[in-house]
Amino acid sequence: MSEDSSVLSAQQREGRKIDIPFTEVVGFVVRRWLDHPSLLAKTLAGVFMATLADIATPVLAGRLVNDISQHTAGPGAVVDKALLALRDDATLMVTGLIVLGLVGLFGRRSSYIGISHLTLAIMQRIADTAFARVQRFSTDWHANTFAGSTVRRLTRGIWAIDTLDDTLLLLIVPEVLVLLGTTVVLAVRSPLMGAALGIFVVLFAWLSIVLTLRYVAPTARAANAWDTKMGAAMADAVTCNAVVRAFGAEAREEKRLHRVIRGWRGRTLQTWIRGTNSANLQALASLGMRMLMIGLAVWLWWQGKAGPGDIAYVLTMVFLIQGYLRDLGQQVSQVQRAVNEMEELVAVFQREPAIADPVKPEALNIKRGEIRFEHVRFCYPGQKKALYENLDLTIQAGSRVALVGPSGSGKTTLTKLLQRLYDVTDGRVLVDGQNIAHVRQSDLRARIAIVPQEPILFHRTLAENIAYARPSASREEIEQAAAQANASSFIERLPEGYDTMVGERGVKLSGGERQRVAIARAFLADAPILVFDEATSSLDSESEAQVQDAMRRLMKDRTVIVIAHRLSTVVELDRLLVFSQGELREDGTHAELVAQESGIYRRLYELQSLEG
Ligand SMILES: Nc1ncnc2c1ncn2[C@@H]1O[C@H](COP(=O)(O)OP(=O)(O)OP(=O)(O)O)[C@@H](O)[C@H]1O
Repeated sequence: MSEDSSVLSAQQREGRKIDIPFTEVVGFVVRRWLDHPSLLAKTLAGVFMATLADIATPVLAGRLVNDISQHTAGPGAVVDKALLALRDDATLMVTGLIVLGLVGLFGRRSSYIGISHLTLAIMQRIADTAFARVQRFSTDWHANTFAGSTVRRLTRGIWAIDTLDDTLLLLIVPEVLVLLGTTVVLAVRSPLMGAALGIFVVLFAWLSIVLTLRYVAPTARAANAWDTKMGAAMADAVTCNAVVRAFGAEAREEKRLHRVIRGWRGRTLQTWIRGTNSANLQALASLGMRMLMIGLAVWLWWQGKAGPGDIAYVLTMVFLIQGYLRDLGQQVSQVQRAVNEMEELVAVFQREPAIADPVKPEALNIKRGEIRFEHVRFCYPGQKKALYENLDLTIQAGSRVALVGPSGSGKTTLTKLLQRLYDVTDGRVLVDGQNIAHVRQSDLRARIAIVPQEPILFHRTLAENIAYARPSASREEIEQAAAQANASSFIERLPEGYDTMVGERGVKLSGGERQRVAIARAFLADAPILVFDEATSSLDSESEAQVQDAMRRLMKDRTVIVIAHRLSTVVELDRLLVFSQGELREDGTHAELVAQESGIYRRLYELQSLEG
């Protein structure tokens, strides 16, 4: 399944139901168990030990009752050999019951310790891998998926593993073993009762599974989809809180969220009611089993085929089994709920990144920074019409080039192809003669520094944000980069200087300050290729002068691509490439292009001069 196979709106994606078969999710978990064989063995050994103790308990209890009921001599009676043997046997049974109790305790402890290690090891590995996979999903996937819902899906799925492990290994495995073991033991004593119990247990398991998968699971799945929706809606509104407040739209957002919460409540209530109905039906069935088994035992006693010991055994066993069956019913529902909660996490593991690294990546060798687009055709996923058809373009190493053109003409896309955020549909992109599809993406991107239109900063310190391009940079190097980016003056004015936390996405800084931090990052990256994405479009003249001054310094001795709407900022560059609807229409210096009478560039330039 390719993540880009269909481009849906964010709402469609968030609202859609993921339908991964139950067995696939359980298979996913079992494979994770097998990754840790010794922890799994330790857990199961404990489970078997405790279960065997449970199965043997009614046998010993039955024999004890038998001994006691045969010991008919009152006080002062002659203690003969037979009585002594009965007393010895009773003492043995009592000792056996104590030992079984201790074995059960030890087995349970060992299984709990084993499963704690096993589950946490699996949760840790899954959390690591899921995060790594999500980070590598395409730009489109991230654009189409709410961050809040992604976090919700992953955390919900990871916690569901805990429930699933506990329920399957600690509860269902012993329950099935006890049911099987007891049926066998009973069949040995009374084939009729053994057969009745065996048939009943199979029917009960079938009923539980059918009720769970056919009756409860569909509504639980829908409830989960609404739960994801709720997380997404909350995260969206909280992230855009500044916009909400600016428009005084708090009530509107609350109403919007209220609708989602109402939808979630309806689906969740339906799931809970169905869960209760299912549990009641199972309880009714197990009550029927109890009546049947006790009735059968009494009937056998009437026939003289069962003594008090047999009746005691059957009663102990029936109460034990009824408890197990009631639990089994609940546990099957619990497994189903956990499986539903894991479906979206498993989907993350099934989705392949749209852009994969080559199996054997070449070593990247970018020195000069010459960029070449050869016969490039590119079509956005889900779009019918290609943006570029047979695009041929060479940007000389060390040259400073501007991409110009109306909105939507394909300027930004060109830089995305250069970073390999998308693969070209046809043709190839070369840097210093090397096909960028043959190298590791992270290597390629480390050699291209980007100063985006709206730099996004982490909610970390300024020093950490600047050093993001080179985490090994010393404080001196960070300060030097900030100075070159004209950022040191504003940073030093802050009370905590370089140790100031910048707020989520950098909200505590102004646009110009954020841009200078981004430029400082690019200085530290020291990459041979530099991309400016309309870096000065939203700044006041003082900030713009500072940013431009820093930009000029940064451009020295690098291959530079500037995406610009404000043409005044690019007149002095070596070459202007003018795009229109994905086509490279004009190519030359500012002087050459303004000289073209009916040229696109000249028209744009004149329009902007008039505005100026
Ligand atoms: N992820 C996407 N999926 C589908 N189409 C897209 C995607 N991103 C961009 N486009 C389309 O591709 C075309 C080129 O977009 P691009 O962002 O390259 O234009 P641009 O010249 O940089 O525009 P602007 O100056 O407004 O930023 C536009 O028609 C845009 O709608």
